[in-house]
Amino acid sequence: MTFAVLRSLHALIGDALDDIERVYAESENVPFDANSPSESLTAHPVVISAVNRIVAAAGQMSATVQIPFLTLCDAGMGFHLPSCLRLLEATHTVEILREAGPEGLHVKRIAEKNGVDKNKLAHILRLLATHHILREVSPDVFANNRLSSALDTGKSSEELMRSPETKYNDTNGISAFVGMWYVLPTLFVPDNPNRFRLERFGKAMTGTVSWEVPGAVLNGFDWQSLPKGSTIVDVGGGIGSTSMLLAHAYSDGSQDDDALGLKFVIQDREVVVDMGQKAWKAKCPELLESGIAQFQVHDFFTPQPIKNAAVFILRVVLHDWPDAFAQRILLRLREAATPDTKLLIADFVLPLACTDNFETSQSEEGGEITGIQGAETKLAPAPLLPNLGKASANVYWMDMTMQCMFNGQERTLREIVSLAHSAGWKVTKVTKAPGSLFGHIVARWAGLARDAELLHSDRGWIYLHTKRLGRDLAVESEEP
Ligand SMILES: C[S@@+](CC[C@H](N)C(=O)[O-])C[C@H]1O[C@@H](n2cnc3c(N)ncnc32)[C@H](O)[C@@H]1O
Repeated sequence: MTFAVLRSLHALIGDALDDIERVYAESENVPFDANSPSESLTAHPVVISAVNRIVAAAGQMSATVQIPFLTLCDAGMGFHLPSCLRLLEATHTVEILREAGPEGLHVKRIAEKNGVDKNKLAHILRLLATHHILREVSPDVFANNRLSSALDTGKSSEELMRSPETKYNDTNGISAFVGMWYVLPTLFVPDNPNRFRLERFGKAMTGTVSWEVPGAVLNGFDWQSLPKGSTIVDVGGGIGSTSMLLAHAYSDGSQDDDALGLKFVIQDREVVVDMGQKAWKAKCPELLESGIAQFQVHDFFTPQPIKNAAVFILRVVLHDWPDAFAQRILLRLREAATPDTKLLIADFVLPLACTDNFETSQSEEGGEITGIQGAETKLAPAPLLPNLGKASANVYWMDMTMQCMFNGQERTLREIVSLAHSAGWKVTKVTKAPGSLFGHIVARWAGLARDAELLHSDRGWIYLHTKRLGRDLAVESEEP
């Protein structure tokens, strides 16, 4: 890499800072506060784009100027950071530090409150401070900063020590999200007896709204194009956060002639349906009582009971499953679809680390990849990496997390197109909010591929997926 490139990265950072300053200068000048207008400006499209360029350019610049061995060491030992973050959350240190105020608290006092060994705690908090997730304000004295305080549940540390099982109630779900990673694989085990973990998972899913620009689903599909009173099925819908947002926007129960009056069916496993109903009864019981929304226990690997859906929504469901299982889920929806039914997949769209050309008309496994509305060939111009490098790292972490925890994955657009094609769906459109990699992918009814036809029979399904798993697990199976 030449100095010309480094200078150009430097200039990019300066220009992006100018953009951010302009947006903030037009707003009130208030000190940092999680609920302040300055914090909400981070969702301004100009700010999002500028932030992405800064993170991408700064990451590229440090990777370029740092001694390669040290960058490799950093990457090689970075696995300690998640453990330290997890400890910060689980020991309620953020709440303890909030109570201590901006001057911070000596690690001895923190340790007295949360029972962690003070020497180990000091090293862990210092590692976090070194990664800008806390401050060491004087020797062994730590205080919250903007990053750590995002984990604050707002509850008193005393209350959390007394009843840690209620920690995530009535929170935005961010601490639940950070707290849950190490137990993910057990979550979908049928009859999981660990209610606390299941409930935390539901709340953590609420925390994932931060992956999306608020309300992105409203623009991710042309809801107004649907006939009045259409049925939307939120498959694997969790506690129904997406449907709740849509129901508030399009089905307020008024008799207004212009109202779309959409109806929602939220399907999930029994234990989750139970939690969802409780959540809706607490927040918007009128939507259940009026029949605008209903929960339904349904296993998405079995035949889909709703045969007149206008839209099937799959939000962050497919990324939990390897292709053979995801294909089965899609096929069950395809079997129940009418030619007018649309499929809305809401998941990250993993960008390539190079420019895509979309020139070949078929993705590797089949499925048209040309002519998809909203498909982008690259996210940034040179000298930045075409995928915005470090600024997109989050989605690659998510991909690996899903692979390790569930044998699932995040998918590139090509992979999503192939997967959809293999189950008789044709992808027509992708919508992403500016600066976000979270996509709303619309697909329509299409002909069934050969594999998908095989999947129609249960023997075929067992054969196909054991054949695929067999590549890794040497599972034996007879051909149907
Ligand atoms: C990652 S969550 C997404 C939840 C929801 N769509 C959202 O965006 O908040 C995946 C959901 O799939 C559900 N799930 C897992 N296996 C299922 C199955 N066999 N049938 C139906 N739902 C299932 C889980 O209970 C969980 O609620």
